[in-house]
Amino acid sequence: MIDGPSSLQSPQGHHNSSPKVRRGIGLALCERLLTEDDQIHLCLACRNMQRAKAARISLLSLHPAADISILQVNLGSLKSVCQAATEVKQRYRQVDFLYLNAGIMPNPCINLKVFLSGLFSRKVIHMFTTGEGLLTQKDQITDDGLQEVFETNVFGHFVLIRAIEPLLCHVDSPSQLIWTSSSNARKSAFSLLDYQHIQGQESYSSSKYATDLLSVALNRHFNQQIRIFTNSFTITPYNGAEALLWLFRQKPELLDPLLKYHSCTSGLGNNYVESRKMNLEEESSELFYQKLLELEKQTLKKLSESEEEYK
Ligand SMILES: NC(=O)C1=CN([C@@H]2O[C@H](COP(=O)(O)OP(=O)(O)OC[C@H]3O[C@@H](n4cnc5c(N)ncnc54)[C@H](OP(=O)(O)O)[C@@H]3O)[C@@H](O)[C@H]2O)C=CC1
Ligand SMILES: CC(C)CCC[C@@H](C)[C@H]1CC[C@H]2C3=C(CC[C@]12C)[C@@]1(C)CCC(=O)C[C@@H]1CC3
Repeated sequence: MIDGPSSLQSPQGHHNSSPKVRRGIGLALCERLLTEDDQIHLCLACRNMQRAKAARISLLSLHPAADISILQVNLGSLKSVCQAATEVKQRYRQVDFLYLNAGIMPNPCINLKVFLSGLFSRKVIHMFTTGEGLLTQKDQITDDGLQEVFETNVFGHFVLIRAIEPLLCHVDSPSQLIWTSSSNARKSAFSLLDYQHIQGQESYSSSKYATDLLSVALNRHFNQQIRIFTNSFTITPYNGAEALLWLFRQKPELLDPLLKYHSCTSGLGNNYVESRKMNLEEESSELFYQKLLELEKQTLKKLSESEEEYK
């Protein structure tokens, strides 16, 4: 999912006659961005239009003069991502901030053994802030033939970024791309040989590590115009949006592309942002980037061939 001023934001799902507003980090971020600057134009990119409208109405109830539009995108479908990119290019000349916030963790299960041994170890705080090794997920295959967690959390965003690249790379006023990773990103859950995580049960950790790797490669390829941030476990969506809002206020050229920016909350309930170095090698990030370019080529070719067949 994507969000931000002069750009895009978070989706809501499910077919429901009176959709409720989903109060995730994306919506909390929009509220906080509008409180910071109500002159921005927000475009909410959502997979379900009913829920997108509900989110828009909720934001307008707090900021009646705000300029908010909506756009449909399902990151788990390449066709939808390409259509959304075309629509964005028709509507806008430039995107100043692109927040890539959508992410899924389907069917999570707690590994009780890891939980109990973690509880009585020195790593207990680490376990509660990162959930490392604690959760497994059951993934499935999308209509594009890809792993759903990988396509939604990583590849859909990647294809979208590349498709709207001309709107992001302006020499005189560079854009900021802020991609939500997680403290749950784990090097050992990711493999370049199985980057979709077909074989494992920690697709979420793998996808978030993939996000970290890609942020570094994208930053290099897009001439230092990409920055990444990550959340830790968030007690409330408002807290989870802390680093996202903080990045909105920063000068991108002063940020280090090898750092992740975590939303944190102190014991007294104060929110703050902490930067931590990512556990990765630039060589792997480049190799992964090249693999995704290849996958993009193959999957988009397949998509256009299947569309030709229907004509
Ligand atoms: N909550 C937490 O503790 C943490 C969250 N994060 C990350 O923060 C981000 C936001 O999390 P949070 O707000 O908690 O999660 P939510 O589940 O509340 O929000 C996730 C959003 O992603 C959207 N989404 C899911 N699948 C798709 C899709 N195929 N296409 C388009 N949009 C989609 C959802 O839309 P819909 O309503 O249609 O399902 C939803 O709006 C995620 O990337 C998550 O991984 C990171 C660290 C901690
Ligand atoms: C068995 C219960 C009494 C306690 C279980 C606690 C766990 C459910 C949570 C502890 C750390 C949490 C955590 C996440 C999910 C819930 C926990 C595992 C995330 C993985 C959620 C998504 C993220 O991106 C990072 C979070 C890290 C911490």
